[in-house]
Amino acid sequence: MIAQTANSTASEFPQINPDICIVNYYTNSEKLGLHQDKDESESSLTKGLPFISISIGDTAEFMFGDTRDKDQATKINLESGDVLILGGESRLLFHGVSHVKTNTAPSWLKEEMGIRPGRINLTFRQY
Ligand SMILES: O=C(O)CCC(=O)C(=O)O
Ligand SMILES: [Fe+2]
Repeated sequence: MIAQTANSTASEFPQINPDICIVNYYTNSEKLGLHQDKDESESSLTKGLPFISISIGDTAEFMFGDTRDKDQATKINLESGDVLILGGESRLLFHGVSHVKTNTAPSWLKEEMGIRPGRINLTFRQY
């Protein structure tokens, strides 16, 4: 497992030219179980090409770890605007969303943009 700061990312992770964007929408009661993302090509996975995740809306409790055991997983909050990168040795970490926290989106998103309750997550990947 690797934890890196944003300014070391460019030198540690290979560059990607994303050709896939997966959009997930979660209501406040939805979750995503621990899984590995392995649908990209063998070459992409072997190189550890990162996927880049952007969160919008309500805060998620995001979990990750070396196994599918959610009790052992590390939990962090992903807030609106947060960017998470899983690449290199962490590309195949198990990860998922345990909880989407009600009414935690920035107020301007609701008031000015009219965003509905819940969370949107975009992941950019290279097949
Ligand atoms: O919603 C998230 O933060 C994770 C999404 C995810 O793991 C996926 O789309 O494979
Ligand atoms: Fe995933």
